Amino acid sequence: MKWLKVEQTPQLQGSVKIPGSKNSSLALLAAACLADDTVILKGIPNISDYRVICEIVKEMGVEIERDTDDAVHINSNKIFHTTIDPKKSSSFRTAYYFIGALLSKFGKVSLGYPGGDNFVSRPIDQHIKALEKMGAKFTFHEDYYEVEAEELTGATIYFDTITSGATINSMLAAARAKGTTILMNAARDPEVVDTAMLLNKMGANISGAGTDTIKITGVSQLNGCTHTVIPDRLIAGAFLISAGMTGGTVTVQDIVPEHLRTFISKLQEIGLEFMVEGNTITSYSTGKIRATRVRTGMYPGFPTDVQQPLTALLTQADGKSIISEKVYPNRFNHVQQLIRMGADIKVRSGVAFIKGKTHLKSSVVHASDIRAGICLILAGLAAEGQTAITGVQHIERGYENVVEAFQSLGARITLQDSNLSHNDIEKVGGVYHSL
Ligand SMILES: CC(=O)N[C@H]1[C@@H](OP(=O)(O)OP(=O)(O)OC[C@H]2O[C@@H](n3ccc(=O)[nH]c3=O)[C@H](O)[C@@H]2O)O[C@H](CO)[C@@H](O)[C@@H]1O
Ligand SMILES: C=C(OP(=O)(O)O)C(=O)O
Repeated sequence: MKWLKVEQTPQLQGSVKIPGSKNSSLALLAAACLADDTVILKGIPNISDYRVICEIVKEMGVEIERDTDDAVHINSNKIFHTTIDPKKSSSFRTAYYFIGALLSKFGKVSLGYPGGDNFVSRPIDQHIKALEKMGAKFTFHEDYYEVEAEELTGATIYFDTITSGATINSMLAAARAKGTTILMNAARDPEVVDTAMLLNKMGANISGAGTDTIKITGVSQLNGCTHTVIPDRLIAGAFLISAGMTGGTVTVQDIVPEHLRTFISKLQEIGLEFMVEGNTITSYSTGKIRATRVRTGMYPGFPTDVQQPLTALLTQADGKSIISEKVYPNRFNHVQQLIRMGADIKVRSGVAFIKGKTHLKSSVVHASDIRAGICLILAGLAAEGQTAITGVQHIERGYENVVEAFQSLGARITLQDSNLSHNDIEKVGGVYHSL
């Protein structure tokens, strides 16, 4: 069992290059399967979700390979079946994008239920509603489900809730459907825009991505092209918070500052200072962390995926902070672990009440999902002594080379490739809580 050893490190200093966005990459890899020839995607991170997708598409007959310049070439010309191994498709969240990507061409897709970070129940009713409106039929079995459509036809779809996943899936399905599809109350996330940009480069006819109404006029053919995935705004956010957490100065490179506008504004209220220059942002600790109130929301709201690192930071704020988690009201798995480290946090009805400033101390803690993991790394950097973090496989779903990136900022963090020994446990206080 791999684990992370994190030691208290004041003042992280330096600069990190931000990789391509996981969430966008997962959509782009599926979108590429809509083309009739090779799509080249640049900047796709080599994370575990990517590797599972490679296995899935290869089994269907897709040729996929990473070249020496790290670009991923995808050719879907020879797909000979669309039955996806349920175990593999359930090991990450977005296998459902293969419904949108494959249904118009092949008429049938079979796959396992969505996995990924199951911090709360994550319904897919809006995906089903949208695809059914376009003519798809769903049949649900115990471990997998099948979706069939003789022909997908354009439809006007109103989403009952703003969802990036269902917006993307519907765009994929509509790209080669017959007629025009209008998506209303659509998500405006940069990942939605990135997917629309790739599809348009392939020859699709999509307008309005980035607003709440998207129009897609189906086309009969989509072609190959080259596209670079947008940078990961969520990883960038976590690194920018690390400056505040450790009293340091951290620069993130190769990002789109516009994607982080809400984030920067909120963090400025909390006491961090920022300098934006071209495609870099530098975050400076001022030595002050002010308590605040935050509500997460769909883009351009404060991202739910940065709520966890922010929670770690607010344990160090002077006074009481309140975080209302509006996207996934029960997404607080990290809180119990922070409490183990000495944080004073109470959660009630989707709201976390954080009393600061608390002295964090070493402990054995468990990362149950990607962002909980990054939250615990940040807490470990501020905690007295040595923190052991298990659940590394969850962190690896979202962050490529996370350890090396933190090390390059001076962080004392190492990946341990062995079981936690009694000696290690003693070093973090001698108690190995049941995880
Ligand atoms: C791979 C990926 O891109 N993951 C991101 C994506 O997940 P994902 O695409 O799954 O999240 P959605 O944007 O769909 O979810 C937003 C909200 O809509 C609700 N909902 C969603 C679909 C549906 O059919 N019915 C429904 O009620 C969800 O419960 C949630 O409250 O956006 C989330 C919200 O920004 C992020 O936390 C995830 O990191
Ligand atoms: C929830 C997340 O991912 P996924 O939707 O892939 O589970 C995340 O990236 O924080």
